[in-house]
Amino acid sequence: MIDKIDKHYKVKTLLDAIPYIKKFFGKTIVIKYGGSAQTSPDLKDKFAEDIVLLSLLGIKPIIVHGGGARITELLTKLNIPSSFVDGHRVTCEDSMRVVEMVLSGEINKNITSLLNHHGAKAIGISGKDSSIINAIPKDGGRFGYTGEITKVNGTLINNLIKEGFIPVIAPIADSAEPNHPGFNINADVAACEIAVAVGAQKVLFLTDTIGVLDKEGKLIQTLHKESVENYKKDGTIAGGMIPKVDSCIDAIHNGVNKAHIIDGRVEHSILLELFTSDGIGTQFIRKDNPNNGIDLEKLLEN
Ligand SMILES: Nc1ncnc2c1ncn2[C@@H]1O[C@H](COP(=O)(O)OP(=O)(O)O)[C@@H](O)[C@H]1O
Ligand SMILES: CC(=O)N[C@@H](CCC(=O)OP(=O)(O)O)C(=O)O
Repeated sequence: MIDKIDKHYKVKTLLDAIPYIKKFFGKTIVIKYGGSAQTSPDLKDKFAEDIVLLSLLGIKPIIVHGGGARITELLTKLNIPSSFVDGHRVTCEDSMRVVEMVLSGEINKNITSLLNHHGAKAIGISGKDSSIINAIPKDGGRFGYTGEITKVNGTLINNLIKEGFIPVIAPIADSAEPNHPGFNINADVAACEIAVAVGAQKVLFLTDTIGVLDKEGKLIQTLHKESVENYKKDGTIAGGMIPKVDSCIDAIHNGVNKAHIIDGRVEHSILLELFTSDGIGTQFIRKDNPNNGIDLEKLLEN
């Protein structure tokens, strides 16, 4: 009896996902895989399973990864001082070498090989490859080798997808100057700019909180441009959350249909967000065009 109920439950779960699978079939979804969410091997395996499943269902994932915690760990070991302003690292020349080693070397290759071992056809690249991401010094050089993106070659990324690859992109940018070490880009900003350049349907930010929290530590389910500015002004949103919320707002105001910050510590958080009516984390909406930001179907179901 229990076995029969269990089987029916499994089939129901699949059937319930049909409207969402239809909705996202053929669509591009950018997934920002934050360093804070890349924790236990088990959780990483679950992440890889989610990505492989998306790909098998005809959804086109692009992974943009971070690795800030690992960079800080190595800089500390090497006695290289490092600081952040509004969630963006100030990058000196020595730090830049470490940033590139960690992001383009260690983390990019680990994620790519993890996905491939789970049966995906993933290709790991940095924004420097074929100058996919170009940048200039951020704020006129105040942040050292931290860059501000000037252009993303979305066509090249889309061509990789057409060939059946899952791009795994390290947030390092090329410079127009010869013999330049390149630029360190905050991974949230890189994910947003890539989502805009490829014409993505959605961008998901996986991090280490349940979403954006208010002063009492309660989840804020919906944010728009004005509320984000107010929460930044009163200090509710700080540190690493600043580039994340700014990127979500930028993305939805530049053609991406939806942006969410979700808890990357929850197993299968990507599947829960995409294929269930629960809608976890914080979603971002456009006040001037609510239909563009709010998933009306989801709201009506709730
Ligand atoms: N209002 C807020 N809600 C949630 N997290 C916040 C908020 N303000 C600041 N943060 C901080 O932002 C962190 C997430 O940013 P970050 O550490 O850069 O993660 P990631 O590696 O995923 O980019 C949280 O762990 C938290 O410490
Ligand atoms: C300029 C800047 O802030 N670069 C980030 C790049 C990595 C990153 O963004 O990693 P998370 O997503 O894990 O925070 C850094 O150096 O930490």
